[in-house]
Amino acid sequence: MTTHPALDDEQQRLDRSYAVLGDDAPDRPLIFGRVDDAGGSRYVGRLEVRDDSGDPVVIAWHSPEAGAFYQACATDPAGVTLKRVVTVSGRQVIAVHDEIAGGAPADVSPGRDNRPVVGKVVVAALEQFRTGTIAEATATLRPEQYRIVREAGDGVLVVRGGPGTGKTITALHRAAWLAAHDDGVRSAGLLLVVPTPALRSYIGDALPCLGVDALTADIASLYGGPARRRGRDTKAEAARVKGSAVMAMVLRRLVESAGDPGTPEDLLRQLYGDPSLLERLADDLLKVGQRDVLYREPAASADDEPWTVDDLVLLDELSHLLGHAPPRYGHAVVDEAQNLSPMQARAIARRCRNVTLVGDLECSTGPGKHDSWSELTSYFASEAREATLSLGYRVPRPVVELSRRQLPDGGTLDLAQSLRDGLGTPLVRRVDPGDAVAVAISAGEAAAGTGFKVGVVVAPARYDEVLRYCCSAGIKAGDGRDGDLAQPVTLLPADQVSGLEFDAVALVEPAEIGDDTELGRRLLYVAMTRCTQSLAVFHSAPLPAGMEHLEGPAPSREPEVEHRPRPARTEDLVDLFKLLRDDDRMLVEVMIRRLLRDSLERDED
Ligand SMILES: Nc1ncnc2c1ncn2[C@@H]1O[C@H](COP(=O)(O)OP(=O)(O)OP(=O)(O)O)[C@@H](O)[C@H]1O
Repeated sequence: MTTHPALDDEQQRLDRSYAVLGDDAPDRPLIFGRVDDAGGSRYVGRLEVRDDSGDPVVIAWHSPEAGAFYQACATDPAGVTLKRVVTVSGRQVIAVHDEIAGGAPADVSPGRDNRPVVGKVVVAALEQFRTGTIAEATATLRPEQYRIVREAGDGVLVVRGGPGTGKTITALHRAAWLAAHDDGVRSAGLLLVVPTPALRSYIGDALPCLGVDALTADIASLYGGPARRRGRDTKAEAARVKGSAVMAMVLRRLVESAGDPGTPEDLLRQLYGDPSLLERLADDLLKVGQRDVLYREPAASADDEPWTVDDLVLLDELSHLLGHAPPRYGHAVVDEAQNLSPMQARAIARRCRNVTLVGDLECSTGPGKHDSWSELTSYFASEAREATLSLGYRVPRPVVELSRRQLPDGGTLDLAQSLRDGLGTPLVRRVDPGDAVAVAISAGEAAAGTGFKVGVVVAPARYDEVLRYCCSAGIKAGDGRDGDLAQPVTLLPADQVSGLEFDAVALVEPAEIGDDTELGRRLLYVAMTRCTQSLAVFHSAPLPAGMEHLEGPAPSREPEVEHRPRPARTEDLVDLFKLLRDDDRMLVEVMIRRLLRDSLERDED
């Protein structure tokens, strides 16, 4: 039963829209917003609903009439007198939040410390626990995101922005927008490309929920031949060479020199397994060391080959050279595009002329870093335009501050633009040698007990050991490399975390991830910027550059506090706190910080 007059009004409209659709009504709420301006009052939802006389009851979010809902904001109402987000559960309106009422800012976040002012409903959306799949944001898209969503689909558009600035959210809505409005996409379809199975799983069914029927592929699954990804290059140099643009020429020569070429798999097996063939074909293109890293003894059959992502991309190029045209699409949206190798970019360019490349060069965790976007866009046929997002929706300010130390110039992520405080300063725990994994996972399980989704991130070289440890200790943690993000705790190697998001991230031995190289520092930066609430670091080795100031004392094996009298007064709580095991202490810290933050917010209200 609703009581607030606004709830009653909106409930009536919702009931009417259900009555119009009858049995055809979808399970998901039909209305999420309302906008009033000189043109009258309009209700916004995912689908258009018209009554028997053809009058709109609800307008679709991507219709031109919904533009005012997205273009207006508290700091620039642009003629809108009411911008309201309507929250519906089942078929019941349960809340309304007005970012603009009477043409002025209404239910907005406090603008203290020069923070960006946004509707409180955006902040509330960010405070929800993460679920393992990307949260919905159609009701709260911001004007700067909406502008990019609606950009024309022709040619190449680069959407850049620091970690957590809403690039993926914008990319998904852009895909949906193009599916509704772009003739090329309507006739030839849309391709969404992501770098890893983990990100594919995180994006889940976001596009179908936006009403889009698109192919979502990770890079490895673009190739349509029989080979499947079964291995990974342990040497970064091997992946770098396989992804480099000269391989296009090497493969062309390979096809031209083969009498009876056979399949792409046959050809690539020959190339990898015969150093003299590689020397003949690539003497002038690859140095001896680069040719050496490609060598691999052929497996018993093509099916047994440990094909890597970059091998599959080379097979795709060979397939094209052998005359097999890949499917064509009207538009491709590529997330985390900074990680595309030149050969991967060619594979996408073969499939469509019009692309949206979404990413952040500072987050490159692929084997090769592009120095500029133009280096990457040169693989596509058209001129590129660029758009930038800068409002930080994910990373809490203290984590932004710490993570920026990993980048030469502090990176593009702007502290002042971050919407979140999270749970405060990152926690740093020094543990006994060899204990970091166990302590991190047990702390992760404790935080998961409060409802958090937790990502435990380790150096790629340590990942298999961590999986074995969990298996032998009977710990139920998801294998993030395979895209299992459904468990409360997910394990991930640092080179597979791009694009993902957790409430809490536990970093294990950051010096092993950072490893003092430029790539290592970027891996660390990306791993740190995956959390929405808290970051915890577990280490026994010295902390890497950029974190060394957090170095604490070595752990003491003797908890002397055990011999103290039982604490009874408030100040003694600190002692009691010290008695807790590491993971319990984290749990209590998380809860205290949450209580403090909630009470601060109440005071502000
Ligand atoms: N307008 C919005 N309203 C509510 N939530 C939003 C909005 N835009 C982004 N978010 C949320 O902010 C978080 C970060 O968004 P997203 O993953 O799109 O960022 P990103 O720039 O792609 O990050 P990264 O590249 O670091 O992975 C997500 O939880 C997303 O749901």
